[in-house]
Amino acid sequence: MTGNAGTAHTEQARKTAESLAYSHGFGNEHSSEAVPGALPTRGNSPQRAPLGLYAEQLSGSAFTEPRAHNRRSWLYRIRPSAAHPPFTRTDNGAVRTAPFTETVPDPNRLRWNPLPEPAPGTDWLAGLWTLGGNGDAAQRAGMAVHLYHANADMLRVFGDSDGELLIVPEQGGLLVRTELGLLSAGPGEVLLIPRGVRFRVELLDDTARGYVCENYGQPFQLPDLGPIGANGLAHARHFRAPVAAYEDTEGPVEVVNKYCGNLWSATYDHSPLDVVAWFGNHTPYVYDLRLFNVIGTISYDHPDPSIFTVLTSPSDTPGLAGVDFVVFAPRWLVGEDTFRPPYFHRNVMSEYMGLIEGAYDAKTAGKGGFVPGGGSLHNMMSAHGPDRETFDKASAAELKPHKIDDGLAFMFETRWPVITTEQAVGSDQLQSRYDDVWQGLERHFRP
Ligand SMILES: O=C(O)Cc1cc(O)ccc1O
Ligand SMILES: [Fe+2]
Repeated sequence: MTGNAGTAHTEQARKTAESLAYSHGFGNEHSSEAVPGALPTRGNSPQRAPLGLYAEQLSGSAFTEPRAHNRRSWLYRIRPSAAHPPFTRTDNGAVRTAPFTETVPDPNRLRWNPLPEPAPGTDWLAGLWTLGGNGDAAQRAGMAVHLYHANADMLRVFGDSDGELLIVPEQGGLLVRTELGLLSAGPGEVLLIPRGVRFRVELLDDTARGYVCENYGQPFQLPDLGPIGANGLAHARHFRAPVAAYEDTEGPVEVVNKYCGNLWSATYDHSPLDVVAWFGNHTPYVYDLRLFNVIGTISYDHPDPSIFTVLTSPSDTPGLAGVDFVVFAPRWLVGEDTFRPPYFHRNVMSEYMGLIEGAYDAKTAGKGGFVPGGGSLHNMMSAHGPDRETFDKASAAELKPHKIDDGLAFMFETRWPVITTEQAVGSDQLQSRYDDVWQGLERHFRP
């Protein structure tokens, strides 16, 4: 389960990451073959697939869902996925799954410092630590917030039957070898791994730290743009899918499957990353958050942060997301007669926020409060907004055009409260006096 970062292997992984080819476009019908002639040209499942490969469909939606929501890919592989021994239970480590029942739902505002250094030899999966979540994985509804801190390559392969994984690196680059090919992402980029797709994470630096949104619900999609028009926010073409790349290796490989909340392990006699060609619209992606086309006011008032939605997982109620992924990217603030930072609010949705770099405009920079790698949780109806210093400064500021370019924050915003795990509320990382940031907001009322 352990590998070694900071070695010749890391050098090799970096070189591989730098030279990766991609297939562009969110939701496209991609197609790719690592060996010419591996893709059938007519049927999906010919009597004999080309080159002696096995044809296998991977579904991300029910067969019968409307075409606009239908997701599937056809994989042409050395062995079918079905050729595996039984899975047996293995240690869940620090991974927890909905329904979350370990703690009493807490109306308080909570904030955490980053995870501590992991023990030597901690791979990405062993370094995964669940903060909380909602819904029920077996009902395919809800989400979980995880953090990771790893210092070793995965030698095993992981697949999450419970949900799609949105990985948000905060420190350290990742090289991710998936069934559909290789992707690489570093801080400022995000990775999306569809439910059940198997992958292995290698580190491009000595350690890797970041956040994960595990989405049990409907797969993330680009938000509708409404009156914004045909363009804007995250552009479909900036999402990069892998091209086919396969491992043709025999010998024992541990494959871990997260299934209805538990980790299960099986030792295969071959690598399951043996897909030689594939086509379809169900694929991992990497997206560079700095390419987000930020839209905001050019007159007055602070728009709601839904305008910063990168990806949304709809729920059964139109407009009400199971979870939205929102980015606070560098942007100009020009609003006239406007309190420019995030306003005071009580939101029916629940907000987990993380920081990838720099500072966030609702929180005073350099105060050691909301720091990269840390996070805050403002659950359903909890009152929050600018801290006292931010309020005082922004209320008095001269309203010149101002560029916010010193930070990259994000939010997982969900329709259900996030119930924390025991380890999250029992950890040393939980800040004890978060409420203090709103102390001293003086009364200014002059009737
Ligand atoms: O609480 C937060 O910082 C997130 C947020 C940002 C914003 O600009 C408006 C509302 C909101 O919840
Ligand atoms: Fe908020």
